[in-house]
Amino acid sequence: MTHKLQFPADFIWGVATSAYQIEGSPLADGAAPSNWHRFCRVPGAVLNGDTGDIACDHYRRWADDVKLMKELGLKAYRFSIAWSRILPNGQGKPNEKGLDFYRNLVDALVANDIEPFVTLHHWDLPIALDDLGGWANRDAAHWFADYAHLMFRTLEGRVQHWTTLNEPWVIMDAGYMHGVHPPGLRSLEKAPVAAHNLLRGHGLAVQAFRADGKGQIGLVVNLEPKYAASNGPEDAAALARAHAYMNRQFLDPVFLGAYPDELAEIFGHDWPRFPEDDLKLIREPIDFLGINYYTRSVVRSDPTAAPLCASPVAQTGAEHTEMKWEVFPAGLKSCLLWVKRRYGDIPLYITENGAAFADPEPKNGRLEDPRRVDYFRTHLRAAHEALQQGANLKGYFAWSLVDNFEWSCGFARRFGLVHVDYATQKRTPKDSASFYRQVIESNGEEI
Ligand SMILES: CO[C@H](O)c1c[n+]2c([nH]1)[C@H](O)[C@@H](O)[C@H](O)[C@H]2CO
Repeated sequence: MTHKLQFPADFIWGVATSAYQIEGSPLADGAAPSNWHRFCRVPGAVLNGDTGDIACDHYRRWADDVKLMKELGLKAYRFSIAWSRILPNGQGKPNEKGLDFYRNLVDALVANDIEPFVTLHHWDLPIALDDLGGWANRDAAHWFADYAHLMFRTLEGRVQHWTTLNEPWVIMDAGYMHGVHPPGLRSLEKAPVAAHNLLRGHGLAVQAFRADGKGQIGLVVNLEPKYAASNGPEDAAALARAHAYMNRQFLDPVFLGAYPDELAEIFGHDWPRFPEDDLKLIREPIDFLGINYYTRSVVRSDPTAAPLCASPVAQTGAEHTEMKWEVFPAGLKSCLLWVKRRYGDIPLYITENGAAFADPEPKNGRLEDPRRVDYFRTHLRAAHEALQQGANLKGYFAWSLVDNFEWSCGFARRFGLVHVDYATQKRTPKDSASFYRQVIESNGEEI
């Protein structure tokens, strides 16, 4: 049953991808290896030993992929730039062929009336910078700002929507706390330093943008609403720690100029004392916030799970995706309204929302994915409810355009609106792509 939902006339409908997950050709035309190019080669780091060496071959097939986006009726495309194509050493002399790739991609998008939304950094750091300590090195903020400034100048006038970082929390938590992403560290000492330098880099990039960028600039964060497993005080305290660690750790400094108090409790003596000037820099005002939403978590107190001492409680009766994430559309609405209540009326984009399900193989050029259609339907309804209740929501980007390299899960998880046969690189739009095209054409009426 469809609902007649009215989204704002200027609501932006798009899809999202990232460079390392779709491009392939990681060393082509002067590009240098990224940290993910190297991390994939660490035995056991990625399921089935998959790498982004080919991925969706987008680096070579980009023109056809733009045509595919046009056919799907997309109005915007969120993608990231591979820093190691632009500055193979991470800093210094730009690689013109790397710049040309993104100039051509952006020009093709604009020529097809598809608005480019550019993410400057979606986790793939040049290994030269990783070897200098990566985000744990205080200079990383300046390396990032210089790279950002180069991109602002290169794409000036062609790109109106920029975001600095994709999910700094994942870079910190997966890369420096739990070692499951590059640089593969488990360091209570380096994790908060890396998080802080990510935020400093964001602030310096925003300052560079204000100096001579045109358009709007924002930040993309992943938000996962936390629910207490019981009404008891221990679970309430565990919820507060988990919420501060994942949802407030980056937004409080950016919008409120201070870190949550819970972080000093979580990191203990490893929690650094940050200079006041740093927090002033991090608070450089931004024009919009991107929110990546996939699921929620229910948490309980767990003294054995240091340093957070909070553990998720499986919601066995609920529907889950192939990522073992609970399908929980209400969490999207609560995220959007929580941001407005806590941080004010900042324009918001849902910059990622989607699901991996065990799709069948395409048959006669078609692929039925009813569970993904339902996931999008229920989450778009939740987004609309948030809009009706005052969320300043400006757009929605489905994750993802195509099945792609899902980080440590390799190619074993498929999020795409479009199926990719990795042996032939054949693209087959799924039923969810047809559903989304109708949503876009009707501006949300056909949900
Ligand atoms: C922890 O979930 C995050 O919000 C999240 C989920 N996802 C992401 N972040 C990343 O931005 C994408 O690169 C992933 O491919 C995508 C799907 O896993």
